[in-house]
Amino acid sequence: MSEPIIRFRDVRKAFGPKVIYRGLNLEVFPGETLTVIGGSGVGKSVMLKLLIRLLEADGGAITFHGEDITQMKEAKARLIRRRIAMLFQGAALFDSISVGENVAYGLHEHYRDEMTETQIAERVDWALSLVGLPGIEAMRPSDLSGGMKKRVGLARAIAVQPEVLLYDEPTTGLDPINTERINHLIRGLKKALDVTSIVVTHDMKSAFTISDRMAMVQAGEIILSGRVDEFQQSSDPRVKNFINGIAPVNEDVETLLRA
Ligand SMILES: Nc1ncnc2c1ncn2[C@@H]1O[C@H](COP(=O)(O)OP(=O)(O)OP(=O)(O)O)[C@@H](O)[C@H]1O
Repeated sequence: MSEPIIRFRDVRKAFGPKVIYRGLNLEVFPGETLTVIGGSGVGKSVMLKLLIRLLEADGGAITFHGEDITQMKEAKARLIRRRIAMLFQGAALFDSISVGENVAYGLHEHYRDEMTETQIAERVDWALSLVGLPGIEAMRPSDLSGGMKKRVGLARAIAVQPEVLLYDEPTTGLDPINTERINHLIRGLKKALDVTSIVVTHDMKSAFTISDRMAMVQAGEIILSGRVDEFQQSSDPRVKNFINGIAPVNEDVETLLRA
């Protein structure tokens, strides 16, 4: 197997007394799609945010091509954000600007000195075409359906031609047809752009369709990482119950209130 492109090693993260990761260990290999699953609030989004330094780790190392991101100065971390792009939960488009300006956002932020306005416009057209929405630059996000918003968010993420794409719940809130469209896009972009992807999802059907490998987070660590068939055949009750959507029979109201 090749060297991992990303490696989390003994990463620790807490918010005050609330421990999210007591020791996160995970490797991501070039060109693969790795899906991260786990219950609500276990820290899946936090993992993605640690990787692009939107959050700082309390300890451990997170390497990208062997370089420790946690030790980088902010200027260098910004360069990493050109290479690792994120599709945020809910697409996070700016309603006050057009679709084209939204898609160009990362290009203006990271390539202002390197790309002309014409090159940026061409790149925006390229990105919107790849997600199946060519020519909608002049529209406003408020005019788009939920599925289209997600695809525009994805166009914004791929416009910078990243090496790594992070998807935070890309299909949440979508109907089954739009969900399948996004799954299809995730698979298609992997092939077209040769990109490495980490996908956080609650949707097991999506996870099984798009993943080369999966990882499950629980109680501050990864309890299983492996191929889809290894997940489907796992005898670990925590994994089995989660992927089959079975709540523990002895769960009481206090536990539910904490969830
Ligand atoms: N900036 C922050 N400050 C304080 N607490 C935070 C912050 N970001 C996340 N948390 C907390 O960390 C925990 C993990 O959050 P995270 O968003 O990673 O969960 P998740 O596994 O992605 O959940 P979900 O599937 O519900 O989106 C939550 O309890 C959340 O409230």
